[in-house]
Amino acid sequence: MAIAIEVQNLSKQFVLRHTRSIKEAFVWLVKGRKGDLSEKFHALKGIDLVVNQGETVALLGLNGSGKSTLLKHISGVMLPDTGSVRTKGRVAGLIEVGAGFHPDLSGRDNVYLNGAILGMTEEEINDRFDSIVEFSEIGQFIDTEVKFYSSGMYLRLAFSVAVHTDPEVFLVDEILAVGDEPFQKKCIAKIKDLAEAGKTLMVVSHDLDLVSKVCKRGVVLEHGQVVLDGQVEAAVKWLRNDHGPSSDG
Ligand SMILES: Nc1ncnc2c1ncn2[C@@H]1O[C@H](COP(=O)(O)OP(=O)(O)OP(=O)(O)O)[C@@H](O)[C@H]1O
Repeated sequence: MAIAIEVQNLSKQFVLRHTRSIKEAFVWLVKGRKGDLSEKFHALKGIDLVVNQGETVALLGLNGSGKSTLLKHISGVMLPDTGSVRTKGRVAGLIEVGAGFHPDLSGRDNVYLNGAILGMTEEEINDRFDSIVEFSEIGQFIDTEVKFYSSGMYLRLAFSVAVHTDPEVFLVDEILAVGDEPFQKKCIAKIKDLAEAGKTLMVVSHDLDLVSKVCKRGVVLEHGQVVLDGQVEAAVKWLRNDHGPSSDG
């Protein structure tokens, strides 16, 4: 089976504290600039993950375990310190509401901007424009500058553009949470359609019932490492009953 996502030995560090007191900086200088002045921590540590085409994967874990950071690496908006990420085909999705949108442009212009960022040609966007607007239900607000949109309206337009790019790999972060219930249902139905059409799916969510319905495979992260990779039911059970090394002895 063809590989859609291949993550190899991926590590990412973030700086914990950016500012230093003059005293700290002085001591550091006097000591000959030895060591690293900035404290860092590993958000992802040596992640290895292979996802085949057509797989539906739930990326699970407690707050701060590294799920969004991993998804950002797969989408290409973040680069690893070490290791590599390879994806096959067009990758689209919803990682952050408003990413790839310009606040001073109208919804209409942003459809073209975001569509282009996601790899659509102008002709493709022209052909799909009405369908994008219809799915988003933005209606008359399509010519309003998006800085005046509510977070739900942002989500609607961003989700609609993303699914209309006809992606091979679709990534969704918790983001659906800002949509109202009818729109969430519509998005979930659309995500299921993509899965049934053989697209590769990676979903980050704390809604364990939802991911159980949408995904077959579950990958659990803990402190930036994969601690479980198996059937989604096993991942959900692990999180609900035994999460954390301390609780399973
Ligand atoms: N740009 C950044 N700069 C510094 N630290 C960051 C940055 N992005 C993420 N982090 C840190 O990396 C860790 C992992 O964050 P991440 O958002 O990936 O977690 P998550 O598993 O998605 O959490 P949640 O379930 O709360 O959304 C956190 O401790 C977070 O503070």
